[in-house]
Amino acid sequence: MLLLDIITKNLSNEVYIIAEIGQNHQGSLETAKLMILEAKKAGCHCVKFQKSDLRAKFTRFALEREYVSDHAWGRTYGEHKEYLEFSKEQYRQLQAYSKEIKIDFTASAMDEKSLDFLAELKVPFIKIGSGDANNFPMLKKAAAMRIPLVISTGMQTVSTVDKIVEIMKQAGNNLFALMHCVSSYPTASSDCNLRMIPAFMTRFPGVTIGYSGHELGVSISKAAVLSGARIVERHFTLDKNQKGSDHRCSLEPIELLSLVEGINQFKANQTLCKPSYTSNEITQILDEENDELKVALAEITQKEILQSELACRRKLGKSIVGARNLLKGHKLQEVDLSIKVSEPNGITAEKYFDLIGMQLLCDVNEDEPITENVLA
Ligand SMILES: CC(=O)N[C@H](C=O)[C@@H](O)[C@H](O)[C@H](O)COP(=O)(O)O
Ligand SMILES: C=C(OP(=O)(O)O)C(=O)O
Repeated sequence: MLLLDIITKNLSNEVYIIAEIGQNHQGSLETAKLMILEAKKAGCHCVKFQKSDLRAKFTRFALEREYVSDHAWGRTYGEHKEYLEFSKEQYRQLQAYSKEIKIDFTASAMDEKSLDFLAELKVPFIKIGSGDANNFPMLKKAAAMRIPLVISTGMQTVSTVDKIVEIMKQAGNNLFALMHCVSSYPTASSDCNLRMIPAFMTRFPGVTIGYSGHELGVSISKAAVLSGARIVERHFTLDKNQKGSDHRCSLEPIELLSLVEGINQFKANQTLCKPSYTSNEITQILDEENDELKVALAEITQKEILQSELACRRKLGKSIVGARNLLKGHKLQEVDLSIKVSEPNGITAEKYFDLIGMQLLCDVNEDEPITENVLA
């Protein structure tokens, strides 16, 4: 399997290309199948969806909130997400279709129940999206499953990325890759921070680094490959002008084809024999002296949460919430806490293990966020 060969570094002159269909299928199985076919025709190795168990991913209050947006498929956020969510049976059909036309099929596990389901489907790898990069209990569970993992790092700090790698090491799991990612839609070129790719390669030797991009166009993703990315994921759409939050920053079939062809050209020219190029070398190889590329390749020293990612972190970042009704004075244990998208937000997921043993100053009910002011 190509991805496994890339993750285990058996192949360094190869790039695994993922067409992220995500929720760009508009809730239609037929459209999803057509998208799988188009991704195959463009030369992608894999199609990816997003699997959620809505009650496991979101709190009741997050599902009940009104979703006022041109991209809303329902009155509440829950109705919107329900509309876009394929059933387990539909997943099986999409998997069977992908197998028939010979393209890898997988999804991101948006919660632990979905992680179990994807493991049951025996997908070639499971994606952990940026929203769960700080969901350490889920990462521990995923690491123990011995299924290859591709983990995105958008809207996270470097200490969270360090912790991800530590969790994998502690589980004795080398079958994972880290994706540099910026969670803003579309991402401005100046926020793409492609130099994080070689920075990750130095900080995490032996770990395969990829790129999950949300910028417009394909040049920056090609530059990501020259920077060292050996897995590339881009959102895919049949038409950018459709309703839906992700279409605008997605690639249409012709663009996806041009990205695949660009990467194939690098392979044919032996360009990828060198693991990573400097920014100047990249602009020369791409022969594109444009400002967008220049700012995307500007030097960067630290991985931090960007201003442009705050909206996504607020909307889809995970918080610590009550797993059941808890009484004032109770000392928190792991079984008391869940990690979900919460409305309003609570303490962020990465603090989960810090909260164990702390005492509650007031009652906290199931699905209510744990905030600083309820802790002694
Ligand atoms: C962070 C994360 O999960 N991001 C995903 C992957 O990039 C996105 O596809 C979101 O699911 C999408 O933008 C949500 O849009 P809405 O809120 O309209 O359903
Ligand atoms: C959120 C996801 O991806 P990323 O964080 O890479 O954008 C995903 O794959 O579901």
